Amino acid sequence: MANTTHHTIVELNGVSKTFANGTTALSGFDISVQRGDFLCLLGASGCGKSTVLRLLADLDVPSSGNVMWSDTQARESLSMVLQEATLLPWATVDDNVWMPLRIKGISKTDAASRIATALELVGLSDSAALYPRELSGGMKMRVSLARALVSEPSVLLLDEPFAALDEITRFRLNDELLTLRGKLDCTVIFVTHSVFESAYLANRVAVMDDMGKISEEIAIDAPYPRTSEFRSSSYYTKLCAKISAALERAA
Ligand SMILES: Nc1ncnc2c1ncn2[C@@H]1O[C@H](COP(=O)(O)OP(=O)(O)OP(=O)(O)O)[C@@H](O)[C@H]1O
Repeated sequence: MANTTHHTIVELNGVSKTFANGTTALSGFDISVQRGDFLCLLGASGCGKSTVLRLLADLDVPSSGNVMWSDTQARESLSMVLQEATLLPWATVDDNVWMPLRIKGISKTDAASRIATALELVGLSDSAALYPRELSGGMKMRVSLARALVSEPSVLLLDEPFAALDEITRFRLNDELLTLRGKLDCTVIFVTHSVFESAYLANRVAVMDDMGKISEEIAIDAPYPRTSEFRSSSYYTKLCAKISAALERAA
């Protein structure tokens, strides 16, 4: 689903972030996110990708510049998925998924249908009573996704969610994420190191340099849903080469 509405939901303008120890993570970072975007932030380790997500999620504040939400509903309806699934080991799958609603004071009975829907979306309806130790890495990440989806977010921030998984599982979860995003109609901001993953998922790839800003942005003009045919197309191959070259220039 390519973005056609050009409705800006959030802009980062001239954002810099320097931590107390003097490390500068971002400097002159600008981006405008449109409703319906699948934006991939791509860059070398330490270039500031996670810092961008933390600023968007209000987990940190910029040292200078602005994070301007023009869509306050989107800001209030934001979920984040981290690289580690970070599940509570003593809680079952459905209790883990319930957690964001529980924090809001919603009882498990009242949350039941939303928990069931989230688990169904990630294909884990039959695993609701299992504990994290009984799950594979891919299943744990699905639970983490379900936990993010249970609040029905309109913006989903994902910080290298599949980096620790084997390639086949990663491909499968990439496909599932695109399907979910089609069903939920949410805006996705996805951090990755992987050129191949960004080219497969995104409608926009923003390449970050080591100075903590965007050096190039590449638009991907391929319709959703994307399939293994897209992955083996010459367009995809050329796209990966283009993004790789941009990443090399950024370094
Ligand atoms: N709380 C903090 N205090 C000090 N320095 C920090 C803090 N958080 C991040 N940094 C530093 O800021 C820089 C950017 O970190 P960030 O985690 O945003 O990078 P990243 O691109 O997401 O890295 P990776 O791909 O390895 O996860 C790094 O040099 C990091 O060490």
